[in-house]
Amino acid sequence: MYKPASKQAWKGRTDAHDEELEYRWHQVIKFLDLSGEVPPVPDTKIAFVFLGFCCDEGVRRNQGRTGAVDGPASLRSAMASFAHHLPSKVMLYDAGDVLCTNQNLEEAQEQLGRKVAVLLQHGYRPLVLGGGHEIAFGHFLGLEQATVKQRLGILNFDAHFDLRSYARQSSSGTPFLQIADKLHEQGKEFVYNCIGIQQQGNTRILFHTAEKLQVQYTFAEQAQGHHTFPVLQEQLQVWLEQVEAVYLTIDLDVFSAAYAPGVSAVNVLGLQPGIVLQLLQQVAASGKLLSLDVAELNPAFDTDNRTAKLAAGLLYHAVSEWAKV
Ligand SMILES: N=CN[C@@H](CCC(=O)O)C(=O)O
Ligand SMILES: [Mn+2]
Ligand SMILES: [Mn+2]
Repeated sequence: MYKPASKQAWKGRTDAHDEELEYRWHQVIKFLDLSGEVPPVPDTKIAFVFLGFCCDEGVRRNQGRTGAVDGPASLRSAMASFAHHLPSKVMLYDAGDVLCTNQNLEEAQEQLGRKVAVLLQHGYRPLVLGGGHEIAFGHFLGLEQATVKQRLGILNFDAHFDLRSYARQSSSGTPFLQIADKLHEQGKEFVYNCIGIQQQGNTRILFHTAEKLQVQYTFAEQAQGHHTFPVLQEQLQVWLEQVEAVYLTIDLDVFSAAYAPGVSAVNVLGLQPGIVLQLLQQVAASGKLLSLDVAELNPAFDTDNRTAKLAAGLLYHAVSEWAKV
């Protein structure tokens, strides 16, 4: 259920072996084995850690196109050759992959939750690589332990609410209802903001559930074009002020198929990357970001690794901005 990181996963262009100014991410990444003791981050350091969630069992159960199980490998490969511009106090780690075996989604989610909780306890900043959007429930299981006394806000860039009923079974379409129910059982609030919603991609019952749970949402049409930036930034600022910690999750099907063909549910009328990038940077700069993930990368349907490179680019900018706070 867990595979430690391997240097083999980080192969990239090498310009120089001994000149730091020419280094790329594959030359600076360190490895963290989560099967044993995890060393705490020294006070002087900021440590980002990639953790893969090799799972598309939720997508399969949700009648989607499987393949997201290979998302983490494709993301590492897309990040490996990034030029290294981070200050020396910032460290990058790879902590390997949580695997879903024998279609045991629930066990994989619990395992992911345990790993995320350990990383947060020791001062790491998790960047979780999906995997189908069932990653969100596992990720939350780790986050809830770190936010017992905090008001957690969940920000989801997604064409879909993922608030389906899980009465029969959980899937990639159910994580946020699972989270809502879990928070409510503990007498806590479910503060959920979705940006990029497509009306034609969500049935009426999902809109009813969203209303009932007081979900804040923005339709994709309201986030198209540069003139929408100021309004969206203002709305996000107001939302950020209401929460104490943020879990940010990016479902790559929020983007137009021109940018993100490699997903299960392709979305022709989706967002352009620039708008998501700006909002992502705003969240990273807020000082409230606790953890983030990217979900639904399906390399089997990708073109020229376009979707992987988009997701990797978003991670690059998230790290750069988050490293400043
Ligand atoms: N992760 C969620 N996926 C969408 C899939 C929609 C579709 O396949 O069209 C959902 O359940 O709503
Ligand atoms: Mn989606
Ligand atoms: Mn989703």
